[in-house]
Amino acid sequence: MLRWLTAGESHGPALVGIIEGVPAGVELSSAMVTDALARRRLGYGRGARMKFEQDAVTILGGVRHGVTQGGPVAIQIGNSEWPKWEQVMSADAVDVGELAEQARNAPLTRPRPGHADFTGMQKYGFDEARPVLERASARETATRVALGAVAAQMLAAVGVHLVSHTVQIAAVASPDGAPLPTFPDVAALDADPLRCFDAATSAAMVAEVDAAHKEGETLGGVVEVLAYGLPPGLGSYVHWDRRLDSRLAGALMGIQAIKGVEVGDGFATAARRGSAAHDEILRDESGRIIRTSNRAGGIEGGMSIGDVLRVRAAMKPIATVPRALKTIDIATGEPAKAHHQRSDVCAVPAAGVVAEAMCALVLADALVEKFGGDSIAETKRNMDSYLAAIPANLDTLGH
Ligand SMILES: Cc1cc2nc3c(=O)[nH]c(=O)nc-3n(C[C@H](O)[C@H](O)[C@H](O)COP(=O)(O)O)c2cc1C
Ligand SMILES: C=C(O[C@@H]1CC(C(=O)O)=C[C@@H](OP(=O)(O)O)[C@H]1O)C(=O)O
Repeated sequence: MLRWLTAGESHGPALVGIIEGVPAGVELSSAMVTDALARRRLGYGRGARMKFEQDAVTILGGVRHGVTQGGPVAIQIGNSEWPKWEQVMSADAVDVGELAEQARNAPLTRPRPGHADFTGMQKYGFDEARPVLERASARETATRVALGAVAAQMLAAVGVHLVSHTVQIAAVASPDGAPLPTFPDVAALDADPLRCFDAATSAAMVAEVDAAHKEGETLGGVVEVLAYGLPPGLGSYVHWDRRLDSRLAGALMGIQAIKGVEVGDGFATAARRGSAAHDEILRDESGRIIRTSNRAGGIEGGMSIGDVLRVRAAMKPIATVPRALKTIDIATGEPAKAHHQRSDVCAVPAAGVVAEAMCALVLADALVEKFGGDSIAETKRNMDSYLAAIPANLDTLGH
């Protein structure tokens, strides 16, 4: 079983993540984690902060000479902006310095509709939103991407590879029904401003972000995660919380601003008749058992079926709208405009990278649950012997 936790505030000194249950022998370096974090910073429409802030990665435990050792892996992501925030966010001294004084004199009492501000203040007994937004902020997703990089390395060691891309920004969507690439060109995807496969759609998305920016608006959209090379049988139908689709949905819904999740053709399937909804099972020319389509998105009965896994997540528009929304100033009780300093216009491509990391964590967990292994070589051996034993084609079924 994989267990993992994150800690840290948006403007704190660092974020920290720990993942436990990683087998020994997985290749991992700070450079790999840094690369994964750099991809989260990509995407047209992000705010000023993404440009000046650096993610300073330090692996604090669990790795020696570029290889995991079987113990918990601890990763720190230092915030290069910390010196500017030290007085405001210091863990020890609450009342030192001019900046701390300024922050105290300008409390965030005009909660933003759509963010965690107001209910967070009510729930935790704060008289302003600063402590709420510090932890609610999607800055925390940097840690998930760092831990997701560990999971992705585990999966890569057994031949499983993930990729994420943007399929919709506001109402601008990729054309439906385009065939899935055998394995996408990830470098080309990273080079696209929206991390979208389709150049024409990407250009229309850029125009949409520009228009929203000009009008003081923010946007949401839809991302898709694909996983290639999964064996059949990860997850299980025997209990609701062991279903792979349930675990993926929970992990994706746990990302800030994600409001909908779809597995395979998802909601479109509900409008189809049964004969047009499922993936028929046939024998190809070489005798292998194959599916004629992948409408199910690679999962049946809560288990991976050995086909490409395909899940989507819908992100709502950013809550910090420059054309600020109506709220109540909690200090005075009077109507006001919600606080706004700077924000992303659109963070959908970044959310895709986070979604990919969350899927990697769920799949790596399901992998070690099924195949065990104290070393990744043992995990792989167990997986290979399982694959050799199961009826994967008609010959082994005895036909
Ligand atoms: C990658 C990413 C970047 C985000 N950037 C912002 C932002 O700049 N401003 C903002 O108000 N919300 C941003 N959000 C969304 C908020 O974190 C989120 O709406 C808030 O925590 C409330 O949670 P909820 O939307 O799930 O209800 C971002 C989300 C993600 C995934
Ligand atoms: C810092 C990140 O995203 C932040 C997520 C976020 C929010 O409210 O979720 C608000 C913004 O922070 P700030 O208000 O300080 O500009 C984003 O920049 C990041 O993704 O690394």
